[in-house]
Amino acid sequence: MGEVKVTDDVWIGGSHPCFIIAEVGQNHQGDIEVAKKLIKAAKEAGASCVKFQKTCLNEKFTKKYLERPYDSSNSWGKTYGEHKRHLEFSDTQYRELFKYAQEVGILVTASAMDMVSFDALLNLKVPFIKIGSGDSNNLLFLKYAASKKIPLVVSTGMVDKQAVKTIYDIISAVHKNFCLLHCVSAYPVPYEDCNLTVLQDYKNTFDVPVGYSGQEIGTAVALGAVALGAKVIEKHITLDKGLKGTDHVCSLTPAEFAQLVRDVRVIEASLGTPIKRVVTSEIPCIDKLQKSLVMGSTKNKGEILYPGDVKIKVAEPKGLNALHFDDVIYKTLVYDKKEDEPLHEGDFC
Ligand SMILES: CC(=O)N[C@H](C=O)[C@@H](O)[C@H](O)[C@H](O)COP(=O)(O)O
Ligand SMILES: C=C(OP(=O)(O)O)C(=O)O
Repeated sequence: MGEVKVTDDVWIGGSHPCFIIAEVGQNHQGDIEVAKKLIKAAKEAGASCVKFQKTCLNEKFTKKYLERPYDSSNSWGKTYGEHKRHLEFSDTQYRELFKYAQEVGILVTASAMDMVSFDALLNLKVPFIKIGSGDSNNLLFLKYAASKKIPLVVSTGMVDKQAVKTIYDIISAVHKNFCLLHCVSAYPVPYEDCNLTVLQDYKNTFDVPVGYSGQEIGTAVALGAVALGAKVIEKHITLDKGLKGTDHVCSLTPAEFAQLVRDVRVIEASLGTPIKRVVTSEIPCIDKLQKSLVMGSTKNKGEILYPGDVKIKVAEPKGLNALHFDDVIYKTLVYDKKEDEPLHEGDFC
């Protein structure tokens, strides 16, 4: 599966803990103070990293697209350009936010929504760069990103498996310090469209850690992803799901995010080994409730134990494990035995 080195201390993949990204995206409403609150909330929730989206508008969009009216309850302006400008932080503001994240003690980065933003993030010395699904068909950008050798987390919404293979081939031709996230780009994603089992296919196909970027409501699907082997989970975080903005509806509140982190850790701890064996914690229940072989009736030394003569009960003291039933019947008793008395090895031959 491979591992990705994010910092000297933080790795993704292998047996490392699932890397949980709190995606602020544009849920900061264009307000740096809200952004700081979200950074703090992500830290307090136990996220591994907090993430923004960095866009150079003229690089990502055509002029005409920016002039397009954005007539929506989620809009921050009359045109899409006005809307996006309201939500975009300057490099100076990014510096302030990243400094704040450092003070708070959480890794911080952003998605580079275009090459100019990618370079800006390199200058900001982020530990890794996210490439969102908007660029899953942007092979030129992916080649550029790979050439810079910084660790990458790449989302794969809006494309099919063939394109994901192309993404993998492009980046892995340069390095393997990247993860691929299964993603479905709908806000929110209907559960039937999450197709989580794609993760199993990614795991079997690609020699890099795989993960899941979830835009569905709630935490259950992300937890399922962890059970299926996701080594990265990304979910949007918001201070209030009722706020204006496209992504709030599929985001988690800080309390929900904290619960997600706790539950991910529980699932990781519980995945354990595929080898089915009796574990130490079961011993008290074995002592208390596991069934033994006991006499079904009183019989004497020299008599044969027929099937009806041996019963399976919870006994005190314990007898032979009931799994040995077939080893006992048709054997001859060596001692006299009363009804309900446990049978032990050596009681028959
Ligand atoms: C595909 C992609 O980029 N998706 C991002 C990540 O999930 C989203 O946060 C979008 O930026 C957001 O939904 C856009 O909303 P609006 O168009 O209202 O600014
Ligand atoms: C679009 C993004 O992410 P995803 O495709 O994982 O939702 C992003 O990180 O900006």
